[in-house]
Amino acid sequence: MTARIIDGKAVAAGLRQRIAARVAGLGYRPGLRVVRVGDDPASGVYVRNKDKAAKEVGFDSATIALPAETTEAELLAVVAQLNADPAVDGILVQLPLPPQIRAEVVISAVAPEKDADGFHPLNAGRLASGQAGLVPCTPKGVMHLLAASGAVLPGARAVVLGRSNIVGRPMAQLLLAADCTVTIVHSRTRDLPAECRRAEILVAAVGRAEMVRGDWIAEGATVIDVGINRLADGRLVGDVAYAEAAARAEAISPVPGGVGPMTIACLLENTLDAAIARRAPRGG
Ligand SMILES: Nc1nc(=O)c2c([nH]1)NC[C@@H]1CN(c3ccc(C(=O)N[C@@H](CCC(=O)O)C(=O)O)cc3)C=[N+]21
Ligand SMILES: [Mg+2]
Repeated sequence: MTARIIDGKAVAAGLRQRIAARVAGLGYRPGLRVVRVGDDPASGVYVRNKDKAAKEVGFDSATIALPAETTEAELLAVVAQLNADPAVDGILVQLPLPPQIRAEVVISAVAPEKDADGFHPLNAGRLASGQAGLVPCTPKGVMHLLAASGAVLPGARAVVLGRSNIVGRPMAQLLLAADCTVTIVHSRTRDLPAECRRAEILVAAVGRAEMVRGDWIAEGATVIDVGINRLADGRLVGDVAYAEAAARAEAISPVPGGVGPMTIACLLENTLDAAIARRAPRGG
């Protein structure tokens, strides 16, 4: 038997369509600004796809490209300008940043109500304490994929492989909020394969090409592959050895065409939610 494919391209297209319909009823164009410093190749595809998707749903979208030598103070000045601009609803500063810039300082400088990435410590704290806020796009996209796949979350044993602030930690918070029994495993975990084999839902987010082998997967599991790894031969692969895993899983998301397109759709969703919250505050 081979696993059902969880088609992120299709789920993302549906989400973008619903976003476009909501935007059409607003009477203004939500504003999204992506700030890019230097020329990290991993960010290039993403910035292009995002700008195209944002324009297609009716956003006012632009990328601000700064030179690699930009200082932290210069970047903070750009962020302050975007924070103050009433036409801007969502701000995303592309990571990674060059070594002279401290990412955590820049992330904390983005106005929390415009934090389309959901990386600001205030939004991370809200998520961890069960309050409404802007949620990181990739884990949010994974939750949409799990819903689309029909996975039953309450009581399910979910294992998150990876503990980054961008994916692993917020992913675990969202699964916990959905009443899963959540385990986070990482590079120092003893017997990773055995821990992963306990998962009914496995989310792999370590950034290591095809690290998760077929025998790490429980028969009948749902597997979501967050990894986007470019191999020397140019191939794009996930953190999961796809063919091996698909032989044991009940459902699996591929790379490409899985979580990647969902991340972009959720960036649009966050920006739209931010626009509505900021421009029409409750009681105002
Ligand atoms: N502040 C910030 N927020 C981010 O969310 C962020 C970032 N910085 N820096 C770079 C990474 C990378 N990232 C991707 C998102 C979608 C695809 C994507 O759409 N991938 C497609 C196609 C990829 C391809 O064909 O190369 C897919 O997986 O099917 C890829 C990469 C977001 N990132
Ligand atoms: Mg840095």
